[in-house]
Amino acid sequence: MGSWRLGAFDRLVWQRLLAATTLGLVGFLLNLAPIPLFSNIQLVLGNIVIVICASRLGLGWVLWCAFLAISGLYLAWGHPVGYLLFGLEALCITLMRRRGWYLLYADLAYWLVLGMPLTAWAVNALVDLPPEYTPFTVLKQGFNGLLYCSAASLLLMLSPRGWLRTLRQQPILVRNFRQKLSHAVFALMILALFISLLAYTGHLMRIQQNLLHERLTETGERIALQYERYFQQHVDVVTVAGEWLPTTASAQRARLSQLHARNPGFITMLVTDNEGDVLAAAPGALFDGTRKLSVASRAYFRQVMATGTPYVSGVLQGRGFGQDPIVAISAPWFDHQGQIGGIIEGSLDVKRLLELNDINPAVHLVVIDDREHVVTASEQTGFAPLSDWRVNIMREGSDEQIGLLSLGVAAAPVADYFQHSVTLDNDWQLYILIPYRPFAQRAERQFLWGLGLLSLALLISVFLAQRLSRYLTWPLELLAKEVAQTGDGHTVMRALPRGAATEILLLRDQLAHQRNAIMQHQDELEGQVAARTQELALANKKLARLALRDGLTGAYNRRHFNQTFDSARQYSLRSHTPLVLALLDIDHFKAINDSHGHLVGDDCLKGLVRVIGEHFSRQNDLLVRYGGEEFLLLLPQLPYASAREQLDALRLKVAATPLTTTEQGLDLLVTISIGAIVASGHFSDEPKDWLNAADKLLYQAKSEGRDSLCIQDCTFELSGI
Ligand SMILES: Nc1nc2c(ncn2[C@@H]2O[C@H](COP(=O)(O)OP(=O)(O)OP(=O)(O)O)[C@@H](O)[C@H]2O)c(=O)[nH]1
Repeated sequence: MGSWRLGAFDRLVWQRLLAATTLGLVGFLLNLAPIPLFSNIQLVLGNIVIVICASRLGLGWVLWCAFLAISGLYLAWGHPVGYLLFGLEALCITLMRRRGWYLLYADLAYWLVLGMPLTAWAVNALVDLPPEYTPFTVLKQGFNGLLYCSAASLLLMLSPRGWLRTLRQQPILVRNFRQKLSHAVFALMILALFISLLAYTGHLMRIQQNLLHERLTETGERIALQYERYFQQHVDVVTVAGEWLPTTASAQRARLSQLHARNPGFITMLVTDNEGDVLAAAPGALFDGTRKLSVASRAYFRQVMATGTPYVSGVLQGRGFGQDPIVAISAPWFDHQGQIGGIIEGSLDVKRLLELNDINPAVHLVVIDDREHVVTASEQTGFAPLSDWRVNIMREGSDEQIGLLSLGVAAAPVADYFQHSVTLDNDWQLYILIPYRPFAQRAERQFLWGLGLLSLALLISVFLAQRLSRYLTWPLELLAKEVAQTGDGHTVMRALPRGAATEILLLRDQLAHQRNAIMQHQDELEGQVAARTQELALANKKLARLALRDGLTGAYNRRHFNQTFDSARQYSLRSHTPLVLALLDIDHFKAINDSHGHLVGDDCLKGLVRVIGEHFSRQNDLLVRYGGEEFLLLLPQLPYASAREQLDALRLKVAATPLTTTEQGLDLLVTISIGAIVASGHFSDEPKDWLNAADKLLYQAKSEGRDSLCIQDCTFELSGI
């Protein structure tokens, strides 16, 4: 028996382990890929399994299931904050469910009291997110919790009855209709409204992103074209100038000044000989020709001298005439023999690139050269020319999607940008950047408005559910009260409120009908019971009479005498009056029976009783049939003289009265013998003493020849004592 119990216990543990693990693994897989909303905001759905587990199993299993499911999030997010947030959620809702809370309400309470403040703390302390993301992330997390909780609640409502019943460790929730309806509507509305909100916000996001994408692409192409033209134009200027440059120094200075004045994009310009020594420079003030200045080591000199073709450098810091970041454009010039006489170089001001276009100030530009050095960048990006282009590309742009990057520059006030890059002809990259934050803020605003409306719709729905349930339950409660009052004297059922559902009105009519039928039936039953009771009372009365009277003559029987004798004696004692006890016997009755038959004998006995009854008719006179034809008279308050007189008169009366008629129709006359004592109550409290005394006197009367009275006054003897 013990081992069987252990076996059953083990099986249950294994089944619970299996259920919690399976649910946990499903949650793990779902959580590996949280649904992206926008930016780094994601929708977590795998935690649905934690709620399902908490509805059935105990704390240990739920925490195990939660651990598995949250591990999926850990892998997806790369930080362990989920263990804290959702682990605590699992703990709280399991404990509250055990205390009889609906899971959804428990979850709502958790997020309001603990979950959202904890999220706010975690976002700031543990996760590398800008602080402006906090309120939105916190709210989103709270509603996310409610979303998977309501999804789980609805799944549980729709699950087959008795699902996971054998494993159940949580109590069954007993609720009234109003509570059940409100809960179901609450769960349904959260799910429906939240999904609509997500779909709607997602749709708006996509539209906005598409517009943005078009804008970025179009702006990129336009600006790239401008830049390429700008560069080409300056390369052409330098190249053509090289081809047509005069060979004398003074003419070169004049031409250079002229070129510089016409092309303000060049900060400086210079002309060198084929040794790299500067011959002329513009502006003229920079170089008067008195000192020797060589650029022989510069790439823009050496490249041109080596190839004989124009050259465009990467971005570099000016050294000769200034410290500005520049792009050096150089080309050869030729002497009269057609030999390379040196180079002409223009230092292009890269800052002017930004002034070329009239684009929206919200759009920022960055140009990087082929060595990933920043050529020029909008001030807001925080990148200085010549700095390294170090960014975190969060998402590469494609035809469908806008790229996202995060600037790794501490000075940048805005970290994240939508980005679009175009490769220029010279292999440089032009980055068009639009700050991400305003866009996200707009999305957040839309989302928050949606959440506000959702909350309002939720409140209205729950209120409506309450009203709806009241519409059904209130008349039912009234009806139940009415039915309960049946039997308290209420015979008519009161009308229900006019707005009650027709089904309930029908039910009320049926109940009223049934109740009337029952009451009618009850009346009938009560009538029948009353009749039966009356009959029973009569029968009892008859029985009582039969129990005390002789069946043949109707005179009292011995039992009655035994019951009443003492009270007659007591009365005699109290009232100091005499009590007479007389025994009467029909003379030769056997002979009557023998001669006329027993029926005539019976009639004779009845006739005798009738005559005696008429003679002693006082209320307290008692006639008892004492034996076969022997009768007893108990006569209270009768003094000796009267007793003697009346008994003797009886004797004479019997003798003179025909008691019955014979078969031949002749009157039957009989005589009686009487033995009687007259005594007070003191005579004896034993009836047999009285009877013996009377019997002796009867015997004496018989002995004296019958038809006689022997009476003895015992009152004197006793009073003498
Ligand atoms: N018909 C009829 N006879 C009864 C009834 N009870 C007793 N008897 C008869 O009454 C008779 C009594 O007879 P006995 O006691 O010998 O006395 P007796 O014949 O009256 O003679 P004495 O008393 O000596 O005058 C018996 O024959 C009984 O059968 C009864 O209820 N009906």
